[in-house]
Amino acid sequence: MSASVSVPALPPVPTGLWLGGDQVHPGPVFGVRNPATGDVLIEIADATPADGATALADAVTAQPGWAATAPRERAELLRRAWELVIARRDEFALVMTLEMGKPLAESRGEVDYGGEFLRWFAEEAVRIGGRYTRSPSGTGRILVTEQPVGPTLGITPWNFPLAMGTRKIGPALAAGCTMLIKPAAETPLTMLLLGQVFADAGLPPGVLSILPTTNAAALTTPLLTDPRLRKLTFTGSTAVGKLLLRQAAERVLRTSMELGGNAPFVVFADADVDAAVTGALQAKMRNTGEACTAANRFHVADQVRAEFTAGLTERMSELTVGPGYAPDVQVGPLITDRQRTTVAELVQDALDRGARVTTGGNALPGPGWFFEPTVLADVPADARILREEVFGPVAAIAGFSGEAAGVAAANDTEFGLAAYFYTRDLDRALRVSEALEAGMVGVNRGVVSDVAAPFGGVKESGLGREAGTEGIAEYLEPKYIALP
Ligand SMILES: O=CCCC(=O)O
Repeated sequence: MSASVSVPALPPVPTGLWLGGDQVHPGPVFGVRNPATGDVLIEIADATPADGATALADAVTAQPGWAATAPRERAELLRRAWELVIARRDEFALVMTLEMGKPLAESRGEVDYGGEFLRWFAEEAVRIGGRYTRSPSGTGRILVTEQPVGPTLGITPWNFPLAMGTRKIGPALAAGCTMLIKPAAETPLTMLLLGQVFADAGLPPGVLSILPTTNAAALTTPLLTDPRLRKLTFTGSTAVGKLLLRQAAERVLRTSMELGGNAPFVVFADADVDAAVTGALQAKMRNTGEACTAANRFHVADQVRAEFTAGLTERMSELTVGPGYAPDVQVGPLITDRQRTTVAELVQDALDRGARVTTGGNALPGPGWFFEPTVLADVPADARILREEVFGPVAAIAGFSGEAAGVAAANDTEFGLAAYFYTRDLDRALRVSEALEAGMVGVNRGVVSDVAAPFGGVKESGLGREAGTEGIAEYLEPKYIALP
């Protein structure tokens, strides 16, 4: 644990809702906490169902005008927003570290990553296509045009407070959709600051509303039953995603769902073990393990298991834990005490079933919600940690023998977001990439996320794709016009 440091002052952030292009401070407020101390950082407006209704009415009013703007105009606005985010990198990063806990270097990385979705979709806004062709019989012509879906509700998680928002706002605005955003109650400040950026960039009133709330269901349920809302895009747990899908089904609402993961990290017998250890550290410890793409379980060929376990144990035990704003910290606190308890329970369950700790294993005492970087070896197949999303700094290692067994172990889950594997054999790399049941596969690398690549999962990890050239299609409806 790093030596204690004083908490830096929170940069000025908007504390009201963004409604109608302005800051609005209605009645109730709630406190946003610093997970490194547990203390309240600031109190902000708590959106009510009435605020949701106002935001939707604003979005509906603004929709035709926004859809009719020239694509170049939308592109330039998004580009200006990107420039403003980058110009304010340090401010965004400190706000993010204070409300979410991640080390400052990672927050700066997220500002660049999250900002990039605005630049990318600025570039996509002017490339929305269509087609014109003859029908096979030659009797008619087919004209296909892409139109914005319409007012959209985006629900974003706490783990990447900027990037998970911009990955939705960028394509929605580029496509010509208006949007309501409900950020996570744990980390609303980064999104409120982004609202300021869009106001400064000149976004017309009503195109984007930002509604932090402590009562998500009260806010979103009436919105999801309102026929004027045309789409829901959600990033969060599979359990909540299923509830929202049930609500959305009532109105056959268009949905994009980025849900939970249980990413396998497979090390084959022919892997470069040093490289695999480095990749494992990235895949596990990015964002303190609180990423849906995080490697959740390590399946390692018996021939290299001892070497891999020793290497990962050494690297994990060298990491510095502490408040994200302290110098040289590599691992921040977990988001809440509840999350830390869940991690501790998964570790205990694995130990009870016969796993052993090679480093870490415990919650750290003192203020804040810290957990030691932990490696568990010899984790048995029935341990909960191999089945449930950990969202914490714990690497669980299990063995296997033979390629087929490695692939079977990797696919033995209801999730299918990311998967990683290490091998030096090109044929195996292609075979295994095709056999893995995941939306994203990292081959000999521990990070897959890329603004230009389609992000999303199969099985219970979700529906649709964000980012890449695929991302904007989620906000467009093809319309077929039949001509003689
Ligand atoms: O936690 C989910 C998203 C992480 C990412 O975009 O890399």
